[in-house]
Amino acid sequence: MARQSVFFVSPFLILLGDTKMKTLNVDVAVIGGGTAGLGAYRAAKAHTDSVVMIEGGKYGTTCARVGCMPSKLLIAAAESVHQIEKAPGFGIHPQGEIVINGQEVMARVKSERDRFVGFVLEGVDEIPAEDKIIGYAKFADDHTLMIDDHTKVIAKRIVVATGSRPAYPGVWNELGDRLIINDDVFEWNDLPNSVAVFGPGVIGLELGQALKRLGVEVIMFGLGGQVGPLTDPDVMAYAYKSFNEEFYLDADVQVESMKREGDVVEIQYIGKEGELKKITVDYVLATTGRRPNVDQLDIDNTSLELDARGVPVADYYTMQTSVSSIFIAGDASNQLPLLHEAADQARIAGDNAGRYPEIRAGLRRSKISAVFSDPQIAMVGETYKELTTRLGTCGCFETGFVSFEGQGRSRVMLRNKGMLHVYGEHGTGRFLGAEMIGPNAEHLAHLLAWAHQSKMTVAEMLDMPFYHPVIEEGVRTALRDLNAKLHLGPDMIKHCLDCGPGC
Ligand SMILES: Cc1cc2nc3c(=O)[nH]c(=O)nc-3n(C[C@H](O)[C@H](O)[C@H](O)COP(=O)(O)OP(=O)(O)OC[C@H]3O[C@@H](n4cnc5c(N)ncnc54)[C@H](O)[C@@H]3O)c2cc1C
Ligand SMILES: NC(=O)c1ccc[n+]([C@@H]2O[C@H](COP(=O)([O-])OP(=O)(O)OC[C@H]3O[C@@H](n4cnc5c(N)ncnc54)[C@H](O)[C@@H]3O)[C@@H](O)[C@H]2O)c1
Repeated sequence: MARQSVFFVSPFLILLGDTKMKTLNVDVAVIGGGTAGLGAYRAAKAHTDSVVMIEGGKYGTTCARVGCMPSKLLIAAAESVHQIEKAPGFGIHPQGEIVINGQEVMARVKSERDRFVGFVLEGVDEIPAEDKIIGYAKFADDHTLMIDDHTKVIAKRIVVATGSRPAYPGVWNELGDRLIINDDVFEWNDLPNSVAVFGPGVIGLELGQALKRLGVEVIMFGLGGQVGPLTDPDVMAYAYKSFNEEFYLDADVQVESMKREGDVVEIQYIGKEGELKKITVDYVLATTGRRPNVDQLDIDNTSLELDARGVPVADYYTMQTSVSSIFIAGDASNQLPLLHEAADQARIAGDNAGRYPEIRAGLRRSKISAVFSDPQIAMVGETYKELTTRLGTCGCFETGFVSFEGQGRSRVMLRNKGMLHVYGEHGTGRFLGAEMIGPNAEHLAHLLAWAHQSKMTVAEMLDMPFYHPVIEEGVRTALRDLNAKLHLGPDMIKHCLDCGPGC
């Protein structure tokens, strides 16, 4: 990827030291050249030509390089193995052993990943060279950025779009190259034999399950019982049970010791029956969360107000921080660390940095998230936790339910695992949100998110067309159940037509 355009700085100037540092005066400086940085740069450029984008690492974005895209490529390979393994359930018996060629799997992941990264790099190439600065930015004050030791940027407005990075206990570094994070997985040339995944969150479930299906021995450990991003206890319990059918998952493990022994890691932990267990694995994969990249920006040199995690406090609709000329976008904001959110926040932050001081509230869409596990997990609108926090125990909302175990089309396809909870408001009948684990959850979540953003009532959603036989009929069952519980529709009948097979 030797396509990065480099901002030219004469070595002679550097040798002469600080006094010869290049100084640039600009209207807008964007820190970070990832999804949010690129979006903010473009949005600001619509208002002024005087915009620079500062990138300290590699161009190509986290999403394309080590995030969304390579993880989905690995999952796609795993899904193809799973399809073959499931075939006997239909009376189809593939002959011979399934051979998983780890080198070929990783070669495809990397070559397709490089293709996606290439598209991003083409976009970066189109940005004029004088608008791009290579180097790590740090704040000197509210308007001044020092880029490494070569450039001082004095900016009327600044957008912080520095992304996030994996966060894990520092003591794990003692494992050396046996400790890996998601970035490392996509550098593998072959698949390992065994991995202990710490953190059954979004990344842990996606990568851990994919590796398991690709023939890697996987064991997964969590803390505090959390599985995925779910907050509804019933849906989370289902997810826990479901993933445990495929690999050992203890979402609240007690690890007694973890140490490197030659080229493997030895882990002693307390098993679910209270017994001491010992395993050795090739790698420990740390997927224990991500932290916003705002701690190395010398933010103390600014007058920015920070939250408890040290992240600049920002308005949800304008992305403006407590310093009116500084905006923030993407994972750095710690609001919703998802790709589409990074893009939306970037548009808002860049537009406002460009048009400043006349700032505008931007569109924040209904919340939607999906985990590309199998079954998939998805969440829409307000989470169960947010609803119970906001509404307490006033009995102001109800939960509609469907199980995908008996749902017609899901069963036809042998994908009848999962459940959906939909939440609705008493009195108004408004659809508030949903949490689910189940087949095609990514698609069901989109339907529900569109309804949520349209502020539809449950009754209005039930007026929409539903084809037959489709998994979406399960959504209708959950909505009917919800409508009945809200006393806005008839009681559910047992074994309703669209719930079961043969409907
Ligand atoms: C394994 C994985 C899978 C994911 N899958 C999905 C998914 O399926 N769907 C989804 O919606 N989201 C997914 N995400 C999340 C998504 O990738 C992020 O939300 C998104 O990439 C954030 O974009 P960003 O612009 O904020 O950060 P980045 O793209 O990381 O950009 C930040 C940039 O800032 C640069 N930078 C940092 N500090 C400085 C500095 N001081 N000076 C100059 N430059 C600096 C960095 O080098 C980096 O290039 C996934 C993430 C991971 C890790
Ligand atoms: N499909 C997607 O949209 C997608 C995919 C991947 C990542 N992402 C984004 O990336 C973010 C980060 O993902 P993530 O999976 O790293 O974080 P996460 O917050 O989703 O999960 C971290 C998990 O690690 C556990 N944990 C924390 N410390 C631990 C420890 N010491 N030992 C064992 N477990 C521990 C937590 O309890 C939690 O379950 C996500 O919040 C998401 O926004 C999105």
